[in-house]
Amino acid sequence: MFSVTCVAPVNIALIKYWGKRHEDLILPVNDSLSMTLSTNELCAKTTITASKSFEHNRMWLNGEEVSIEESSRLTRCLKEVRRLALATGSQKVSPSWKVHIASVNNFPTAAGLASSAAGYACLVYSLARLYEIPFSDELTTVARQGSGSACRSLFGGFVQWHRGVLDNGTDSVAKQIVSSQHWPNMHVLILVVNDQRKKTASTRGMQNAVNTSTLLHHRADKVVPERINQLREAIQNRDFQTFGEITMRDSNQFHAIAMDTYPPCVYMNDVSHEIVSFVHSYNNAMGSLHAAYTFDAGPNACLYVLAEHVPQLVDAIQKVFPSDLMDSAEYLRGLPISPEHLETSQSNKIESLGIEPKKNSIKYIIHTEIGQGPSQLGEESSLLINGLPQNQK
Ligand SMILES: Nc1ncnc2c1ncn2[C@@H]1O[C@H](COP(=O)(O)OP(=O)(O)OP(=O)(O)O)[C@@H](O)[C@H]1O
Ligand SMILES: C[C@@](O)(CCOP(=O)(O)OP(=O)(O)O)CC(=O)O
Repeated sequence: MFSVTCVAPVNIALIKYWGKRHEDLILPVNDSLSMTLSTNELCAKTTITASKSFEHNRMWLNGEEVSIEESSRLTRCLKEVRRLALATGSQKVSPSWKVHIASVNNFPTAAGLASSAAGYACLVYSLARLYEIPFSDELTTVARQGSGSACRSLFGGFVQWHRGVLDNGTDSVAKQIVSSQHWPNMHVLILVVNDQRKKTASTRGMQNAVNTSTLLHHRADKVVPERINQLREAIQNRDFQTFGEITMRDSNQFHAIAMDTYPPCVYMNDVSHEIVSFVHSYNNAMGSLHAAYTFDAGPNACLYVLAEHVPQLVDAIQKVFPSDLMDSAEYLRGLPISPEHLETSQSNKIESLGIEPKKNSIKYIIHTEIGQGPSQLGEESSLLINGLPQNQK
């Protein structure tokens, strides 16, 4: 019996992937660019055990057994990694043995917080460790076939998923632009407005958009190629002004495409729009960009902010979006914020934003930072004992 346990990060796109040119191979209509978040606050953790004696492939997601056979994406990932194992693996673990897989996310699943990205990246990375397959671009093409955005979670720092031009998808790979060390003070505040399952899954939403939105095709052909180059340069130069503006514009254009879909697909809600207005007013008051928002296929905001500006931004959020739970540990999760910093923040500027406070519209905030790619953990972290979750016989 052989077992490995790994963690993989969430990534949040700055230039969004939205639309496929091939459904099964998951080939996108445009390049996308993301930042990987630290696994300390948000991660998927997966244990895979292989044994000659297992009769079936089995999987447990957040403690519930799920059918691998019924999921074409899971089946495809397993098949593709086993193909790589036969070609380049060590053969210590036979690819013909059945596997038992357990995976947990330490944050809400399918709520627009990129659980599929972390989940499939973790699955593919763990399988690669199990079969001792050397890391290569090809591994990102396998994760891509689990969920498109998952290919970007195989790296830390800033990552570009190249759309590729080939019909078989072998050139549709993710590559790291720079590691997390390049811009280590890049922090993120995730403002959780709603952590319930979303109405229209990304897969379905982007299918409808490809079929009905003319704006989507303009964006893919004309807008994204230029934006990718500008954003890559901004990242190289650690230029937060350009970085922030491109990020916000791309989020806005992605949601404009959702609205241009027929019938329209609405992911942001009233609170999301209030957060957008707040960020623009806050930046105006600061005299330059101190925060940049992006929204995935849901109402939750992801704010990029440099570490030194976090206390002041949190202070402003608490003034404009006060919560009854503000003093509880559940409200501000993740990295701590020092109280002295909060006191010294320039509250006079923030008072003058002129926005009517909106009580209890943000459920909680996750404070995290740029992070590294997946990693393997020791045996003590295993989610399976003798191939089964602890509560199973
Ligand atoms: N840890 C995991 N291991 C394997 N698969 C996972 C894991 N977590 C999530 N998934 C898969 O991803 C699906 C959720 O994907 P979905 O795209 O609907 O939500 P999301 O990834 O949270 O949101 P978004 O991609 O819009 O940010 C789950 O139903 C499951 O099939
Ligand atoms: C809005 C997004 O988060 C969409 C992510 O879509 P998925 O990768 O979840 O879609 P599938 O490939 O169909 O599984 C933007 C992004 O992450 O680039």
